[in-house]
Amino acid sequence: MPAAAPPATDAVALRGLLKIFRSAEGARVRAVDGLDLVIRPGEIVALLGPNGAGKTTTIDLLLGLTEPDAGSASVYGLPPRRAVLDGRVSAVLQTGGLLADLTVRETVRVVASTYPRPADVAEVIERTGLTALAGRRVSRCSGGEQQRLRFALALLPEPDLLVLDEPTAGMDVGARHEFWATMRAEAATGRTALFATHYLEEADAYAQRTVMVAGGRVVADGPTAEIRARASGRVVSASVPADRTADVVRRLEALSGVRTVDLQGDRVTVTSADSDEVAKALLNDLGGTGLEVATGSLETAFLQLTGTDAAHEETSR
Ligand SMILES: Nc1ncnc2c1ncn2[C@@H]1O[C@H](COP(=O)(O)OP(=O)(O)OP(=O)(O)O)[C@@H](O)[C@H]1O
Repeated sequence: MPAAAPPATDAVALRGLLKIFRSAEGARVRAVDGLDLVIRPGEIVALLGPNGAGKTTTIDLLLGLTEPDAGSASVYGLPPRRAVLDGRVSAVLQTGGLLADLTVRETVRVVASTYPRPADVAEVIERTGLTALAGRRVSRCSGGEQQRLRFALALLPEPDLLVLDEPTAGMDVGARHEFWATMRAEAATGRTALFATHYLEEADAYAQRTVMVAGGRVVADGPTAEIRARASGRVVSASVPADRTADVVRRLEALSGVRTVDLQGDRVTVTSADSDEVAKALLNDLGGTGLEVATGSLETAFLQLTGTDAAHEETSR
């Protein structure tokens, strides 16, 4: 009798991951601080966060390049290193040795020879738009072209999961666009993909799901459209009568769409999905003057969600 089908395995399962580094000054930095993340097969997920949020460290843990201080990481139910060796997962990292003297084609060939069942070299070169550059030495390729080459190398084992750490860093707009067009075609074949980015626009254009990280933790996780709506809130500030501040704060907090109300002296700062409503209330009902409205940046969204955008530092013990 055939065995019952095993339950569908998560592509990625990170549970309670913790990674602590020691900074040059001796402080302990919780680069990844109790991070949980499950990715199901076929999902395209953006890992979005400011500098130092813990994206690269999370990816390194997921690829088995570093070991967690606590928690666990598995890829298709396997320890990360096993999954990499089996060609189930491959990565385009920000750095990564390319041999300067080889041509693009030679590089792809050499790396293909290290896999038991690699994809066809010419086909991968074609798929990644490198055909015109195939005879060029790596040292003569631009940063963006080298990044495409890394992408080609990552496709060689025909991985189920592609992990990309800021794959378009250093590319101009045109190169960025081309890169994502290729990536989109790869994703359409049903591959699972996780990519780290600073850019909300990249998450918006290419990921159905966005996981926002800050301070080594997941601070928001959901459909990208939802995260974008959260991040695109506006910030309204005004001076309010000094003798009414408590009442003003209470009334602002009661408005729909308002997320945070912060009072510094007699200056109130409000983040809200409905800035018009806040501005109207401040000017018409609450005696506000000196009104300013600004678009909430991604940084603002992080601050709202976390209260901080830096990794947590502990004093050295
Ligand atoms: N090897 C290390 N030694 C000491 N601190 C480290 C090390 N690697 C990372 N960190 C620190 O851990 C925190 C998270 O870094 P990480 O590179 O994971 O963030 P990131 O989100 O990828 O940032 P970026 O977008 O700038 O690449 C940062 O404060 C960083 O300085």
